Amino acid sequence: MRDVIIALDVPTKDHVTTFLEPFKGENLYVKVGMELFYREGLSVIYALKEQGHRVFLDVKLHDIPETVKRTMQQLSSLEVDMVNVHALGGKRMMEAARVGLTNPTSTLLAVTQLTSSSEEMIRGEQQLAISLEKSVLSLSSHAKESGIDGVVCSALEAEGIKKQNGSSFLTVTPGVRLAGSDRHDQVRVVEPKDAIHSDYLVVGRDITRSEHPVASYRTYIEEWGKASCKTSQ
Ligand SMILES: O=C(O)c1cc(=O)[nH]c(=O)n1[C@@H]1O[C@H](COP(=O)(O)O)[C@@H](O)[C@H]1O
Repeated sequence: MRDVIIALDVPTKDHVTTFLEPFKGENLYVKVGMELFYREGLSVIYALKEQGHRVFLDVKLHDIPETVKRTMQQLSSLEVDMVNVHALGGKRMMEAARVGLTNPTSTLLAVTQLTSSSEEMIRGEQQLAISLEKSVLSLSSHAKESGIDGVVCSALEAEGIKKQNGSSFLTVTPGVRLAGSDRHDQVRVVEPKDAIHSDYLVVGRDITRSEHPVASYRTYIEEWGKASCKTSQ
């Protein structure tokens, strides 16, 4: 645990090859999202695994329970290291995902409230009467009760989630930025040095669009190291 996962949010396998070139010889943890997976399909997963990388397949399933179960059965054969669903699909859907994912080495995560969502958005558009934080905590406990291994959340919520669900319940946190970096469309943003209760950081554009991706990746690891120093104080 405690890995920086690089979100390979690029359109094609060729872009992946070019991006990974300067990382040659390193075994990374990478995330393949919908943009790349819908274009390249299974071959990109096989290629990355063959190169020795760990793969988080980020397809955020959100459908009726039976469809999610059957899709997870298909994904089980891929032997990805992580895969996810939307917790907003409900407990029955998450339980179905758990049943469908038969590969014991794949970690199953549930996305709580997207890190691009704000308090105003969930109250105004989702019409929730509770706070964003309470919603994230409630979705996390539903995920735990459904047999899910952990959640995708903002690092802002990770401490509360750990308190509620135990330290082994994983917190995988996107919406991370170095001080001064562009936040783009992210709202609930945390610097790596403050991501004390995250098990994994998910970082995309700050690394993939950097002029020096390897240096940026290393800076993230170094800065996040300061967070572990805070826990041991
Ligand atoms: O499930 C995810 O990975 C995810 C959930 C979430 O709430 N927020 C979020 O940003 N992500 C993903 O994490 C990555 C963040 O990318 P950057 O904002 O470029 O660092 C993207 O690939 C998103 O799809």
